[in-house]
Order: sequence, then structure tokens, then C-alpha cells
Amino acid sequence: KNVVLRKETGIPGPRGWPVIGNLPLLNSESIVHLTLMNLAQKFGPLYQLKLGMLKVLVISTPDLAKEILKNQDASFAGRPFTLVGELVFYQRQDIIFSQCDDHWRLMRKLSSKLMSSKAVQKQQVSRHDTMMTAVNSLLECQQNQLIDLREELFDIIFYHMSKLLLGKRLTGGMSAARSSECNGRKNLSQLIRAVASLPFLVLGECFPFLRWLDVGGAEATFVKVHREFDSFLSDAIDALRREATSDTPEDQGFMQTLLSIQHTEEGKNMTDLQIKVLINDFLIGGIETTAGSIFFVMAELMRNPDVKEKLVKELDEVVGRERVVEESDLINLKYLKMVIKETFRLHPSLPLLLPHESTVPTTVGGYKIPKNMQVFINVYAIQRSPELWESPNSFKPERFANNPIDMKGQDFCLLPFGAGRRQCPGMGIGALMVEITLATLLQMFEFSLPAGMKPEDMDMTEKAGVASSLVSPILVSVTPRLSPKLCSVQT
Ligand code: HEM
Repeated sequence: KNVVLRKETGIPGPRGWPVIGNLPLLNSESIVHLTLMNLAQKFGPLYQLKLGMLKVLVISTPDLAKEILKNQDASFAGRPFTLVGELVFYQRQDIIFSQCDDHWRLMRKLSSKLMSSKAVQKQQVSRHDTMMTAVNSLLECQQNQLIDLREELFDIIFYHMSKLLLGKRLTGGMSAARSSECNGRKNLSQLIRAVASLPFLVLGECFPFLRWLDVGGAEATFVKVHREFDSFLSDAIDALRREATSDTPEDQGFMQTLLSIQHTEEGKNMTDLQIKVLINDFLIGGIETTAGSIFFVMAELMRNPDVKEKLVKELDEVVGRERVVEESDLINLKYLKMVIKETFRLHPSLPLLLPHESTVPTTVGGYKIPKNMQVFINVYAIQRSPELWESPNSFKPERFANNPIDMKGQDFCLLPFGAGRRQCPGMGIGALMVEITLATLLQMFEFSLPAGMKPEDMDMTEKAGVASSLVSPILVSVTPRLSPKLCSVQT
């Protein structure tokens, strides 16, 4: 009875209120992907919501995801207008929020160069040292001292990625990633986290004529966040230019590489602004997603001690206890890859990907889709569908044994990085960092829940926001498994 077929498109969807439409279904506390998954039970795998003046198409099956992301990729590769894109991502001149125009193509090309397997390979020694620095910092923890897993992993990845993006010179040590001594970086890390926990919907997007009211102060927050990011990035460029030294290629970050090709044919006379735009995207797009993915793997391992045990056994068998795991070992850590895949299935970092938008009028599943319609691909619903997965809510890495399903965008039932032309350009480096960080931490340390706490007591309640996270922290203690002597930092 509640299903209405919208007169103009014939697409099913819940009955809405005058003016506000279906907005009451998505309040600020809603876990949007869960709400949308439940609505799909009632309205089917393709339905429409009206959120104020916005029309949104919600897709919840692999076939329809394939139609949008592969068969009609070009027609759905647009990005809708969002205030965060406008105010935090340089008026949408970046990769994440711009349309697929020539400028976007140039930036994607530059990203591919920066993150090519050859470039990533070159950074291996530096990455190993970064990892060892993080391990040494954890070795300083007292026995039975509880650490906040989320915070710790964020610091490690923040340190790792800042070094990759800004270079060794501007990054400082691991302690700089945490300490308040270093205000610039402290602010940067807070800003990155602030963006990840931004509300899913902003009223000014649903009702553009009410934008001036800035209900909830979202716009003011975006402007402040952006101002601080921009001044940090400008200072970073100035510092790299001012102190142009003989940094080795391994110590150079993406920013320095971009500055060095700025006025060449390859750099197409890129402006400083364009360099800031790219680094801004990578900082905001790469850190929280990578750290969050590792966090969820660790959380599932703490909840499933038998899986953790099996994984540690694999590390001991493949690598042993006499040396630290290296990137060349990863190919042989088959169970680790299964555990990661299973975590990506249950806890995709961006459960609805980023919003896509139709760039032309078209037809999907027999329904006419107008131009400029926003599209949410509910990857969370697809990856937990009982029609596709046995015991879909259980953590069972074994389901991927002898199973060719990959997560690189070829199988539309597992899409943690999206697919098609808008697929994550950081997929290779993101997946590598998830694997090597987990392998190193699990080889070096035994992680335990606080005394008396059982795995089933862990609170896995999800928190509202664009990126997946949990309401409660997960506290653990760490005990070294291998000799600390193995973890020297070389540079
Ligand atoms: C495990 C880590 C990561 C996960 C799970 C992840 C996931 C995603 C997803 C789901 C999208 C949206 C795809 C779509 O809208 O269809 C995306 C886009 C993007 N990601 Fe990642 N990401 C990760 C790491 C990274 C890293 C390390 C970087 C950069 C250093 C990065 C940069 C970007 C950018 C720039 C986009 C926008 C692409 C475009 O619109 O053309 N990501 N990512």
C-alpha cells in the first residue's frame, strides 16, 4: 500500500510527505546503508527516494550494479553537487567530486603514474622502515596497557600515508603523528577524521534555497576544515620549494614528484592549486578508508580468536619467527587474503560507494532514469545478501577458499573499491597497505582483549557517517611475539 510509482518515472519507492518527501526515513542518527537495505526488502532492488528536492535512485543487486558501473558506465560516471565537494574539495576541481571531463582525466592519469606498480615498488624500503617505526612505537606500550585500536591504526596509516604523499622531510617521526607538539599535523589528522564523520545528508543540498540558513552549521564546518587544509598544503609546497634538497627518490613524496614534473609535458603546466587539490584528495580519500579497513579486520579477529590463531599459524609457517614479514611474502599468505576479503565483504569502507549521477537520460531495469539523478549503489546490501552469500552476516574467511571472486571490480557481488571509470585509483596501494600492516602487526604482537572481556561482549554497533565505523572503541593490550631486535629502522 505504501509503494508509489512515481508518475514521472514509474520507479517504485516509499510514499513521501509533501515537500520533505522521504527525508524522515534518514535522520541524522540513521545508519543510511542499513535503512536503505531494509527499504529494498519492501521496494525491490531498484527504487527511488525523494529527499527534499533531490531524487535518489538506490540499487541493491549485482546485476543492477553491473548495469550502472559497467554496461552504462559512461552514463552514470557523473558526481552530484555536494556541499562538501564544493567547500572542502576546491569547488569540485578535484578527482573525487568533479565530472568525468578532460581535467578529471588528467588527474586520474597523474594518479596512475604516482601509484603505478613500479612507483609503489620503489617505495618498498621506505614503507618497511615506516612499518618498523610503528612497531617500535607499539613496543613502548607497557604490559597490560590498553590501547585504542582505532586510534593506533589511524596514527600508523596517517604516518605511513603522510610520508608517501608529503615525503619524509615534512612528515617527521611516528611521534609527530600523535603528538600535540606538532600542531600542523595534529590539525591535519583531526581534519581528516572530521571529514570522515561528516553527516550523510546536509539540508542545504536537499533544499538549495535554504542553504543560507546553514542549519546545523555544516557549511561553516566545511569552510573551516578547508581553510586549514589549504593553508597546511600551501605551507607544505612552500617548504619543499624553499628547501629544495637532494632528497633521494624514495624519500620524496607525491607532492615533490608533482612539483618536479609541474612544468614538463607530462605535468601540463599544472598549477600549485592543482597539486594541492590532488594531495587533498589522497589525504582525505586514502587515510580513513585504509585505516578503517585494517581496524575492521582486527575487530573481526578479536571476535573470532580461532581465525586469528589460524592466521598467526600461517605467518609462522610462511615467514617463521626469525625475520620480519616482507612484501614479497604477501603472495604466499593466502589465508590473510581470505580474511581481508571477508572483512571487506562485511564492512566496506564506503558502504554506498560515493554517489554517482546520471549524465544523460537512460533506461535501467526497464525504468526510465532522467538526467542528473543521484545513484547510490548499496554495496553493503549486495555483500550481505542472503541470495548471494551463505550465512551472510557471519565472518567466514573460508568461504573464499578456492573461490575466484575478486574484489577488483570484476565481480559485482564484491565491490569494496567500486568498479568502472570511477573505481578507486588508490586500490593497489590501499590493499597493499592493509595486507602488510596486518601481516606485520600480527606477526610482531599478540593482541588481547581486556582481562575478563569475552569476544562476544564486543560492541559492533555501527556509527552514522559516510565512512564505516563503530560507536564504541575497541581496547586491546599488545604483547611482543618476536624479538624487538628484528625491528631496527634503517634510515
Ligand atoms: C583500503 C583502502 C581504500 C578503500 C576501501 C577505498 C574505497 C574507495 C571507494 C569505494 C571509492 C568510490 C568508488 C565509486 O564511487 O564508484 C573510492 C574512490 C576514490 N579513492 Fe579510494 N579507497 C581506498 C584507498 C584509497 C587510497 C590509498 C587513495 C589515494 C591515495 C584513494 C583515493 C581515492 C580517490 C581519489 C577516489 C575518487 C575516484 C574518482 O571519483 O574518480 N583511495 N575509494
